[in-house]
Parts: sequence; structure tokens; C-alpha cells
Amino acid sequence: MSLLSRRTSGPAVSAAAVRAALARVEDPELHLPLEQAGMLGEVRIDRSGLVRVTVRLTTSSCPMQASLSADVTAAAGAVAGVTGVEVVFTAMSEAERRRLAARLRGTRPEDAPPFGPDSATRVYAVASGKGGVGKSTLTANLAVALAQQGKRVGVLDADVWGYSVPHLFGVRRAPVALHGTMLPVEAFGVALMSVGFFVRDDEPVVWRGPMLHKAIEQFLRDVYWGELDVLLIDLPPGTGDVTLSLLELVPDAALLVVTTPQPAAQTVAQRVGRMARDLRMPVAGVVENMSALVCSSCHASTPLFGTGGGECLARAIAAPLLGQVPLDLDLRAAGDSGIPAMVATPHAHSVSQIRQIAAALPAPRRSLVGRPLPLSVP
Ligand SMILES: Nc1ncnc2c1ncn2[C@@H]1O[C@H](COP(=O)(O)OP(=O)(O)OP(=O)(O)O)[C@@H](O)[C@H]1O
Repeated sequence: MSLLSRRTSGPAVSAAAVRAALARVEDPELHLPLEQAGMLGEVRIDRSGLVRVTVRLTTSSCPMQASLSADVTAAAGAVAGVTGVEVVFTAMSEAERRRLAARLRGTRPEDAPPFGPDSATRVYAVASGKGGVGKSTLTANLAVALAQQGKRVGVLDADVWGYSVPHLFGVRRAPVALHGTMLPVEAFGVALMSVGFFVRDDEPVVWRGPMLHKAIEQFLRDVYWGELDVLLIDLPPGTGDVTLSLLELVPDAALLVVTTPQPAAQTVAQRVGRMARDLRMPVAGVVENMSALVCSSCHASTPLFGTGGGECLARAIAAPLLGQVPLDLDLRAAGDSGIPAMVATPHAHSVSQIRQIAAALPAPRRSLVGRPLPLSVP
């Protein structure tokens, strides 16, 4: 495929000047400059100042072609004397893909834990006592809010049986696989990985213990997450196998516990708090979701699911209550449409609450698991 844009002729242009301008263009999924990713091919300039740039894609069906083409055209087109830019897309050869995969794996030793103590990524595991309390909806919107605040954010959908991240972000395509390394799918500025990208909608996930553990491990180790500021992990409800596997693999994750205001829901959510305590895992805080519904015209507040659950849970597990997100039709409708409410209805009341929670997320305390305690005997 080739894309061309043109204007009238100017001074002579050097390929070095165009390459220098293209040095800033990043692949939108790898977040690496094209040159560094081995994606920048030939740069040719004819006498009239028309530049022809070849970009080698990781896969010929790369869905990012339009945005890549726009970025390359803008960067090369800004060089003095360039009269037009033609972007030609080709696919990488197997050898090039292998080289890129090796570069992405980088220097991390095989047995080094992903997002371990040396990582700068803040990892939050979003948990709930029971299903349907809005854990995935909050994860998705918190992620978009953080991305909108300029953070590099990833979402790992560890809710393997009840995955909803592909649906919430409106994406249904298999991640690019490069010789043992998978690239997350990018949507709304967030890097995503989910079992849902690998199975059909009507296909049940029937994995059990060891397979689940392996899948989660692969999502952490074999996915090229890049330099994330924040990774949000959408856990399955409860305190089952996946949750335990994950927390074992990422001991520095901090829990975000989601509950509804109902006393019964917060009692169930306390189990998650107890699990965190038993695992000596930090709890970043509690989010109460589905709090009172506020009428948009008369502003009357109706506590459909009661009141006080978030506060009560926060007290019970000695964690801060980070915020209360009201019941909101806009939030539900956006989730169904595949455009997170943070983008679809940015002025909705629920959205501003989520935005505030994202802005004030406490940095995880490092877990004590496997660390020597700073004790000394006088
Ligand atoms: N604050 C809210 N106001 C209105 N609807 C909401 C709100 N939060 C979530 N929902 C809706 O509630 C339903 C359940 O939400 P969601 O799937 O996020 O829950 P969950 O806790 O992740 O469930 P599960 O663990 O079973 O996957 C969805 O239809 C979602 O759109």
C-alpha cells in the first residue's frame, strides 16, 4: 500500500535530513522509534522534492497503518524542500521479525520476575468479592483516565472466564505475535492483553489450574509491555486460583478493592482484604461503585443499593476509601458501546469521579514478601 501527499517544489532535500526528522516517529503499538524497531526502510527523494518512505510493518494486516502514515507524512513533510510524501508499507521478513523480537525481549534474564522490585511500573490488581460490581468497567475507565493524564498504561485482563476488556474497549483482533513475544493491542491510548483476543465470543474458556497459571504467566512474561507507568490487572471476582497465581507472580502489585454500597457486598469483599493481609500484600484502597443514582434534572439522590458499604469495607480492611462512583446510565451505555465513558461521555458525573480516583491513586507500597526485614539486634 502507498499513500501520497504533495505540494509544489522547493530547495534540494537530503535523505539524512528526512531520516533525522523521522527519528521521532514511533510505532503506535511498540512505542519505539521506527528506526530502532527496524521498521524504517528506504528513504528516496526525487528531484522535485518528493520523498518516498518505506515502512516495514510487523504484520501486513497492521491496523495502525493510517496513523503511522499520518505521522510519517507529517514528520517528513516538515523538512524544508519536501514537496510531497509517499509512504509505502511492506511486511517485515521473518529474519527482521526475529531480530525485533530479540530486541524487545531485551536483556531481562529469563528467570527475572516481570514487574519485579526493579521495575518502575506501578501495578494495581483490581479485585472484588463478587461479580458484577463494576470491577472491569472501573479498570477500563481508570486506565483511560491515567492515559489521558499522560501516563503509559497497560491493562491485563486476568478475568479469564469472564473477560470483558475486549468488549469494553471495542477491540476484537489477535495481538501480533513475534517469535515468542506478543504485542499488546492498543486502544484509547492503553496497551491491552486479554484471553478474549484469542477465543471466539461463543467459545467457553475451559482452562483449569496449571493452564490458567501458564496463561497468566505468559501474559506477564511474554507480552512486550514496554516502559509502563501503570499496569492495571482486572482480576476475576473472589479469591480463586487466578488471583493467587497472579499475586504470586507480581508480589509488588497493590490491591484496589471494588465494592457496591450494599452491606452484603462489602462483607464478601472483606474476604479479599483478608487474603491481602494473609499474603502480606499492600492494599491501595477501596472504590465504592454503584453509589446513589443522582437525577440529572432534579438532582435527587436515590441510593438504590443502600449506603455505607465502601466506608465500612475501608474501615474493616484499614485501607483508604478512594472514591464513590455513582450509578450512571452513561457509564453502562459506554461500556456496551465499546467506547470507554472516559472518552464517550467525559462530562458524566461518574466519569469525573473516576478521573479523580485515577489522579489520586496512591503509589503501591512495596510488598514485604521475600524481602529481608530491616531488623538489627543491638
Ligand atoms: N457505576 C455504574 N453505573 C451503571 N452501571 C454500571 C456501573 N458500573 C458498572 N456498571 C454496569 O454493571 C455491569 C457489570 O459491570 P462489570 O462487568 O464492570 O462488573 P465486574 O465486576 O467486572 O463483573 P465480573 O467480575 O462478573 O466480570 C455492566 O453492565 C456495567 O456497564
